[in-house]
Amino acid sequence: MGGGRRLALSFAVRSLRRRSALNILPSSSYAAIHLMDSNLCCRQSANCDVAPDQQIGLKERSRTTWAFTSVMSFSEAAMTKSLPPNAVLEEGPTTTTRAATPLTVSNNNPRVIFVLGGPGSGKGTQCARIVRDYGFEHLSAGDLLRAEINSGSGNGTMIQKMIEDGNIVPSEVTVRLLQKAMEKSKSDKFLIDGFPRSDENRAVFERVTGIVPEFILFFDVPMDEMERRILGRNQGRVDDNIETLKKRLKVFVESSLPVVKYYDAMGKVHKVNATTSVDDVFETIRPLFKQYEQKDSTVELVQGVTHKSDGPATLH
Ligand SMILES: Nc1ncnc2c1ncn2[C@@H]1O[C@H](COP(=O)(O)OP(=O)(O)OP(=O)(O)O)[C@@H](O)[C@H]1O
Ligand SMILES: Nc1ccn([C@@H]2O[C@H](COP(=O)(O)O)[C@@H](O)[C@H]2O)c(=O)n1
Repeated sequence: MGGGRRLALSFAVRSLRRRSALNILPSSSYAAIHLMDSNLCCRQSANCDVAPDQQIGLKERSRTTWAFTSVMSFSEAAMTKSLPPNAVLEEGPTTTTRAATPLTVSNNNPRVIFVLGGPGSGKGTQCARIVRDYGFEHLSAGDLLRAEINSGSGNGTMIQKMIEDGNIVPSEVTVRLLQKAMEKSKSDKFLIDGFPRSDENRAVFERVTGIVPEFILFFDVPMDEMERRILGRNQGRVDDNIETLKKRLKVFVESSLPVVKYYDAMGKVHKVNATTSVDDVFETIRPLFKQYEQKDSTVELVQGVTHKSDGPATLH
């Protein structure tokens, strides 16, 4: 590598590292820092001229390493196993579990918030308000799957059966739909609703897109209230009946709650009591988005110079 390129690379790392230390860098960039840092480290062993003070500190390193390893460590075998024989990835030359294309969105650095909670916890209702007031793009995994059925896709019958049975559709199919929707969008900030529903959903999303969510909004509602809301929803959904609901609630407890726990251990979950009225729930989450909006505008102003950040918002 020539001196000029090496200098440019080390400057980019320093700039990203400074922003990361201030906690104002979108977390999806951490993997990038790590990769660049690894590059610098190898160069150092080959007498690179990067000074020791340009190396990422231990605390940051553990964070970047997490992003990097979680993106890279998912087992191909597990993915393959999860695909039913009739699942088809609709892009790429052959049926494959690999991502056909890397994620490309308008600014290449999308920020993602996952919105989780059991069936009927109010995810879709609150997402509509967040979109209205804070300009996110709402991507509901369930809506994308239903649209896929209606589009006459080759996977339609399989998806329909999974939804009727309250089961989780193979991750590659759902991640592909999310990825396509993000690629198509002009937005760079997304509320992804009803996803990830399982550890496998999460791992495939991270592996395919390389995106680490900013935070997770988790709507907490007791089972009996979720049941009351689903059975009273009246939107003609094939899965809003007591038999399918029982299965969905079981899947929620067994597969989806572990994902919430996973992110909670990383301090990324904002748990919201969603048993109050629609307006009250929204007033509870509003401060989180206000704070996020402020943080967001700070990021846009940053041009590699030192800025203050309030750090992540919390609702706990
Ligand atoms: N805070 C609330 N209080 C009472 N009813 C609510 C509240 N929030 C949403 N609802 C109602 O509960 C039903 C389910 O809400 P919503 O569709 O937003 O849930 P969801 O979490 O997106 O569900 P799913 O995961 O099944 O798509 C709807 O009929 C909605 O009007
Ligand atoms: N990540 C996901 C999300 C949804 N599904 C399937 O769709 C059904 C409906 O989802 P809603 O979020 O609209 O309630 C759900 O029960 C699953 O069958 C999925 O497989 N993976």
